[in-house]
This record gives sequence, structure tokens and C-alpha cells, in this order.
Amino acid sequence: MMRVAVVQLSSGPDRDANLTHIEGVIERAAAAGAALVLLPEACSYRGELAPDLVEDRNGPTLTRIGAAARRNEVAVLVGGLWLDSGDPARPYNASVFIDPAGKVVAEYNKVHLFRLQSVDVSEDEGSYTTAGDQLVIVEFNGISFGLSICYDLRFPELYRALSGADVLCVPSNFSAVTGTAHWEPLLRARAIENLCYVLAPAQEGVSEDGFVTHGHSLAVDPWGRVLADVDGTEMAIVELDPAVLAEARAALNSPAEVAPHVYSRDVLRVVAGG
Ligand SMILES: O=C(O)CNC(=O)[C@H](CS)NC(=O)CCC(=O)C(=O)O
Repeated sequence: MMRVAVVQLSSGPDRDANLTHIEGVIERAAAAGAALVLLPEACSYRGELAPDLVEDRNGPTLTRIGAAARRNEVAVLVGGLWLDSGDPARPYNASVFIDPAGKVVAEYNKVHLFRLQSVDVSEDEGSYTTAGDQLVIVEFNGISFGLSICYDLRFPELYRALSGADVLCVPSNFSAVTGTAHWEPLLRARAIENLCYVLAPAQEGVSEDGFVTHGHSLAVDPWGRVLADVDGTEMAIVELDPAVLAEARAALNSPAEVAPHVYSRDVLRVVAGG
């Protein structure tokens, strides 16, 4: 069994203030017995990109959260921050796993960049972010965590490629417009089809630049049951139980069967009815 904290935030444009709040959250999660604290996308800064917001491993976000992890002896998934990609105008949107010693052990750079043109929202993340192409699974205390971020959720083949992971992490800053219709069904589908836990810490409220978010940080078990749905800006504490994983996988497809399937040939296209 592993106890984890799924944290909901409403981060603003003051990085120092966000980090101070996060330090308190990590301390409270550790006091509640969490071994791992999952933070949402854009956790230490939410707003417009500016050059001084692009960080490296020695930047304020990873330094301060790393120190908090070490102080409280917990692992932390920093859901999303702008990390240097070599192109100052287009950083990565990265999710970073920090171990209980405060050390960065893995970095996943968001592969699928958000693009939405609707009546209420117009966003093109690819215009200011470099896409990654490396998928990452982190093994921690005997449980494996597959990394992804937000809009990746819409690409089931990414999660299929991660399958075998016990937990899929989807830290997010999901829009209210799309979240109302898509958030919960997509998260539950990823859990059901891959027979694994899905943990999705999210932002709630309205960001300074006017992006209205859905909130509803969710924890879903390998049978698709919602274990927690966070309201407000605190956290849900959830137990990950290897027995629940084993039971779901014994009942339906085994981990081997949910591994990416290679189909034998091109789709056969048939015209019916003349
Ligand atoms: O800009 C940042 O600070 C970090 N990046 C984000 O918050 C991104 C781009 S705005 N948000 C999403 O991917 C939401 C996806 C979504 O809402 C959907 O798929 O419907």
C-alpha cells in the first residue's frame, strides 16, 4: 500500500507566493502520511510566459520543492513547469519527479501541446512551447508511475505505450469549457482500458490571464471507480493498493495483453451498398 496526495491548486503569477503555498501543502501531505505528493501543471506559476520564468534544475521551483521533499521525506511530482529546451522562446512544459532525498530523478516533457479554438477559448501552446518525444515511467517504492500532462489525456496511444505502469499521472490545468464535457470520462477511460490507477491533480479557478479551469482533481482506481474528486484548493489522500491492481488485471486483460498491439496489416476498406 502507498498513500499519495493529489493536490489541487489555484496558482497565480507570483511564483514565490505559489511556492510558499506548495511548501505548506507538502508538509500537510507528509503529516497525513503521504509518501508521494502530486502537484498540478503550472504549479509554481500560472500566467503568460516570460523569459525569466524558464527554469533549469537549479531554478527556484525545483530548488524549493526539492528542499521541501527532503525536509518532509516525501517524493513530489512537480506537475508542470517551463524548463529550458535550448530555445529560450520555446521551453518544454515538463513534469518532474523528485525523490524523498530532494533529488530530481526524472523529467517528462509534454508531447501533445494544447490547441483549442472555440467560442470561449483560443489557445495554441505549440506557439510558445517545444514538444518532447520521450515517454517516462518512474519506479518508486515498488509502484510504477507513467508520466503525462493535461492535453496528452486526449491521446490514448500514449497511455497504451506506458501500459504496464501501475499508475498514470495526468497533472493538469484543464479548461472549464472542455473539462465539463471531457475530463472525467477521459480519465476513467484511461484507467479502465489500461487497468491502472489514474491520478490527476489539477488547477481550479481563473488564472490571471483569464483562463477558466475545471478543477475536479481526480483519483480513479483500476476498475474506473472515482476514489476522490477534489473541491477547493487542498488535496485528496488516496491509498494505492497492489491487490486492487492485481484483481482488475486478473479479471480482464493481463498487463501483457494491454501492451501496445501490433496489428497485422492496413485496414481493409470495404464499400457496401454500391
Ligand atoms: O500554459 C501553462 O502554464 C501550462 N500549460 C497549460 O496549462 C496547457 C496549455 S494552456 N493546458 C492544457 O493543456 C489544457 C488542456 C485542456 O483543457 C483540454 O485538453 O481540453
